[in-house]
Order: sequence, then C-alpha cells, then structure tokens
Amino acid sequence: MILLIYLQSERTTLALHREHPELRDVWGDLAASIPVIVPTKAAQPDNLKLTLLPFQQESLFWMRKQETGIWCGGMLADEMGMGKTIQVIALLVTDRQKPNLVVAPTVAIMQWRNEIAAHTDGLKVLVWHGAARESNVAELKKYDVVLTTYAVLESCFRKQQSGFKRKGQIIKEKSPLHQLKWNRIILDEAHNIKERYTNTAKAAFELDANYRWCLSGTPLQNRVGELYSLVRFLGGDPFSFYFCKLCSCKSLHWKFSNKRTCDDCDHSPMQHTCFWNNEILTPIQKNGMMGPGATAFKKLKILLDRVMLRRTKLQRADDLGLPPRTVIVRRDYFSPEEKELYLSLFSDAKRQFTTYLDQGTILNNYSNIFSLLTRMRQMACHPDLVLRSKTNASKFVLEEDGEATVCRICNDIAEDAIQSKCRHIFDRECIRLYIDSVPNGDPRCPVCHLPLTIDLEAPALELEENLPNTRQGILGRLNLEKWRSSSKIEALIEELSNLRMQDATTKSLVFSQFVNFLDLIAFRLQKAGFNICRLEGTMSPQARDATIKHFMNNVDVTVFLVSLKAGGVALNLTEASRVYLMDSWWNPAVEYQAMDRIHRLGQKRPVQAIKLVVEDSIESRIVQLQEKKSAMVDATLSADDSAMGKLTPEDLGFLFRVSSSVAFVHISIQFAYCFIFSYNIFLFL
Ligand SMILES: Nc1ncnc2c1ncn2[C@@H]1O[C@H](COP(=O)(O)OP(=O)(O)OP(=O)(O)O)[C@@H](O)[C@H]1O
Repeated sequence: MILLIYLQSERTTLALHREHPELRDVWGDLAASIPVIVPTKAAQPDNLKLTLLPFQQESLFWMRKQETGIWCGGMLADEMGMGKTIQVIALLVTDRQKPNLVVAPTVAIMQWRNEIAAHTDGLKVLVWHGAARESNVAELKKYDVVLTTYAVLESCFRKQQSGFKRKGQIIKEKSPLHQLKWNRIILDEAHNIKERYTNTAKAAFELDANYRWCLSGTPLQNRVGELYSLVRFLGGDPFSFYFCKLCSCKSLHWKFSNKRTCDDCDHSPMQHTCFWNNEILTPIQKNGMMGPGATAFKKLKILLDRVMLRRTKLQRADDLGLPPRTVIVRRDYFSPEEKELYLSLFSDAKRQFTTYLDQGTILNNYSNIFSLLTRMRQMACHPDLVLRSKTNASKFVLEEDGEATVCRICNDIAEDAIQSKCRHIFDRECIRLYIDSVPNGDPRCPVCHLPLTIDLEAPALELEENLPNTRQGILGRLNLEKWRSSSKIEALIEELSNLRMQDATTKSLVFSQFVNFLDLIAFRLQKAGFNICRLEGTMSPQARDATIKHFMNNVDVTVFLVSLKAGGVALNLTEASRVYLMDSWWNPAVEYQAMDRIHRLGQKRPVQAIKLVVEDSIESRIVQLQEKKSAMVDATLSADDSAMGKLTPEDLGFLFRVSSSVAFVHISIQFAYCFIFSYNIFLFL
C-alpha cells in the first residue's frame, strides 16, 4: 500500500516536471540563489521614541533586508510578548511610505493605535471599524496606517464578491480595502487566515501591496498545512500554485466553475495538483518523519529559513530581562452539599460513559461525552452553572425578557458567536476547543450529532446590537438574597483578600471560560469590596480599550475578570502580576496564552499564575492529564500543540476513572503521528 502511494506521488512529480521544467529543482535553486539573511543590529530609528532591544534591532535589519528580496516581506514569528508590534512600527517609521494596512483581531486594534501614538512622532492612524467607517478610498490614502479587523476585512470582501440583500435585490459593493494598493500589509495574529478556503483567508489573499508581513507567536498551531495560507499570502511562487500535470497551466486559484474541467486548460481536477500539497503536506501527512516525510521537512526548512524569523523568550532572555514566572496549583475540596450534587452528576456521567465503552461506541458518542465533561467542569466551579443553565435556550432571536443567544456547548451567553451548517450556535472558542479535542479528527455537531461543518474564521454573528445593555445573564435567574457562593469562588476570595492585605497595589487577572461563572465571581467580589472591571466578547474595540485603560490606570481597580473567549490572546496587561485560572482545560497551551498576557515585555514584578482546582472533582484529573501531555510535549520538544488538545479514548477513560484495556487500544494513529511530527517541526523552527 505504502509503495503504491509512493509510486503515485512519484508519477505526479514526474508529470509535473515534464510540463513545468522550472519545478525540477525548486528547493536546490532556492537554497543556492537566496541566501539566508543573518540578522545583525540595525540602528535605532531616530523617530521612534522607544529604545529597541538588541534582538528587535536585529529583526528591524532582517525585515528591511527581506523587503528587498524575492518575498518583499515575510513572517515575524517571535514568541508571544516579545514586542512584534513595536518591531513593525520601527519598520513603518524608517521609510514613512503610506498607506499601510494592519489587520488584527478586534482585541488588538486599540493596542496598535495606542502603541503608534505613544512611540512615534505622529504617524497618522485610522481605526477602520464600525458601521460609519470611511468608504472614500482617497481619504484612506491620506493615513500612514489604517487599522482594521479580520471580521471587517472579510465582510468587505464578501459584499464585493457575493453582494448582500437590500429590498429584495442583491447589491454588490466595492471593497475600499481591495481597491487600494497598500505600501505594506501587516497581518497581526496571522494564523487567523490559516484555513485557506475560508472567506477571511481569501479576502487577505486578494489584497494588493508592495510589502507583506505576517505576525504570529504561534505560526504553526496545528498542522503544517496551515502554513500554506501564510506562504500564499506572502505570494510564494511556485509554492502556493496549482499546476496541471498535462499542460503548462498554472494558477493560484482552484478554477473549476463547472466542477469537471479547468476554466483555463479544460483538463480535469484530477490532473491538477497543488505544489505545496505535493511537495510538503502530503509526504509529511503520509510518512511523518520517515523517507519522503523527512525530505519534505528538509524542504520546509529551506523555505522557512528564508521567509521566517523566530526567537523565543528563552533564547533572548538576556535582552528581555523578564522577571520569573511561577505556576501554582491551589487545591480545594467541595463542601458536603456540593459534593453530593457533584457525585450525582458524576455517577450519571460515568454510567453513560461506561455504556459507550462497553458498546465500543465511544468515538461515535464523542460530542455527548464532551458535553458531560463540560457539565462536570461547570459543577466544579459552581452548581448554579449546571442547575440554572439555559440548557434548551439556544435561539438566535431574543426573548422578550432580554436574554441573549447561548452557546450550545457551555450554555453560556454567546460572546463571539458562529453558526454551524446545521444551524447551531456556538462560541467560537468553545467549538474550536471542542474540535481540537476530538480524537479521530471527524467532529460531529455536539447538538444534533450530524457531521460538523463550521467556518471557525467566519465573522461573529451580529448579535451585538441586539444585546440589551443591561444583560443580567445567570444573575437574572437567581434569587440573590439567598444565593450561596461555592468552594471555588471562596478560594479565590481568600487568595485575593490575602493579597490585598500583603500589598494593596498588586493587580490580578481572573480568567474563566464560562461567562456565567464570571458573573457569579463578579457579584461575590463586589460584595467583598473589590473594585473590579470586566472584559467581555460582546464589547466593541472602543469599549474594550476603555475598560483596559480603566484597569491599567486606576490603582484601586485591582481585579480584572477576563473571559478566556474574549481576552485569551493579543492583550497586554502588564500592570497585573497575578493570574487566576478558574477552570482547567486539558491542553495547557490555552493556559499559557492567558499567562502570557502578563508575562511579557514591560512586566517588572515576578509573575504568579494560580490554578484553582477542586481536588475531589474532574479538575484534579484534568490537571494530571495536562501534566502528562506537557511531559509528552517536553519530551518531543514540540512547538506544535495539536497532540495536546486532542483527547484520546485513553484520556477519556482516565477522566472518567475507567481503567479498562479497551480504552487503551484505541489510541489513535493520528496521535502517534502528531508525536513524531511535533518532534521534527521543532528541529526546524
Ligand atoms: N523595546 C521595548 N521596550 C519596552 N517595552 C517594549 C519594547 N518592545 C515592546 N515593548 C512592550 O512589550 C509589550 C508586548 O509587546 P507586543 O504586544 O507587541 O508583543 P507581541 O510579541 O505582539 O505579543 P502577542 O504575540 O502576544 O501579541 C508591549 O506593551 C510593548 O509596548
């Protein structure tokens, strides 16, 4: 079988080389003709008010050189919190050509604006967001930097390509972003375009510029295939092209309007192949690190060496001078009442799981199992999250009482809502975590169990304007006079009260994946006299910015409640030096992202991250699982966290405390593959 696949791929390569002789030695040519740029220090730009650190001066040198090379740009992939924003701003002030476009997640837009305002002598910036945004292209040209979000980029492109309905008619509207030739385009958190077939990725591909940059601390989140989009955006020829095996036809697009023959050459889809898939993706997917897989990794390295610069905090520790970070697990126990409720839920869940195990249908019932796990995690936080959840309340239209749409995984208010093809609504982060955790990579909808089709990069459903300002969430469903706190919340109160006694100026971030839990925490903290603020997914960029500033600038505001779905990435919150992680996820990478919000440049105090765990619940098992997964990744020295996110049947058995050899035999081949892959990709990055 392996021999057959090998022969097939050899045949494809030979056919390609026959029709496209320029492809015969792409990698050799690349290695021979394009030298790797060795970064040396550039001078500090006069018009930049912040002094660059040595490694940032090096990247400035590297970026300027890259812009004169074949790529006219590249990927800056430094680890999180090392100042990629300022490094790009340094580049922008060195030539002051305009206009430049920065596309970033909503949460990061205002940060860009603030950094430009603080560190340059007046680069003219436009935040291009919201319904009243400027549509006159001539006006946009006047700005040094236009800042916008992926959602806005996608929406403009969609309105241009497919149009929108107004008074029964389809109207197409030109996208101002796509009419301009930009000087530079910078994609911040560029992995937002990693799925090449999404509208967001297509919208980015169609932008026009002299220079193109991708910024990402995690350029390879899951699979090597995800790099394709970044390379495609940078314009790599021939890396991202499709080639015909029967003639000289070559295209950046998969053009089969009639689904049977190529629009350009009339040959069938079977006769066309993507150079990237053929040379890199398929050999790695099929062989891991063996034979053709190893060769593909070598090719990938030749390419990445010439297009990407990545430094880690550890490598540049001397430059960064960051204070130490400690992670502590605080273990508490349920009260007798909580324990009784939990045990009743747990025994039902375990019975259900054991039935699936006995029937050998674990993988078929994965979405049910996932929902059982979510309930148990919620119960460990506070019983009301399960007992007072709006279990069957998913709806797109608002009810009269002003309650908003809920995510069908956490039964919590949907903050960054997206919809599956089967029309169920989920928080983007919840469904992403769910998909990542599916062991066999074939997710089913957690509600209707049909095969799941959902665009993770789709713009958020526009629930925003519908939401009443006075959303009460779970608090509106409780009798607050009689409401009782939980062991977990009281553990947090104890931590924060002790901290307040030791040093009233220390600020803390409190992260949870469940918005309803943050409601309960907020209520309890306010009763205990803490001055708090909150970051929610439904906030506009301006509201987020105002809230972040409120927290950073007011000494008496000591606690910031952050929904993991809204603020897990791209935030700078270095005024805080404590992080409390209120609920655990089995993939520790999610928690590192949250911790990195404070363990970054600008942090002066030692950082402590405290994970609150209820010992006699599923949480202690999750923490053990995290440790196992971390150990595995350390052993493989991986930069790839895909294996960590997935739950194998063995993991599930472990979480439900079912020790059966049956659970063990199912360990997926994919998992083993990720193991091999993780090891190798690290060697090259
Ligand atoms: N040379 C410097 N001196 C002082 N502060 C700096 C310097 N460079 C960057 N910073 C600060 O470091 C913080 C982190 O920077 P930034 O947000 O750009 O990191 P990042 O690498 O983009 O992180 P992420 O990938 O998480 O978005 C910012 O507050 C920034 O102002």
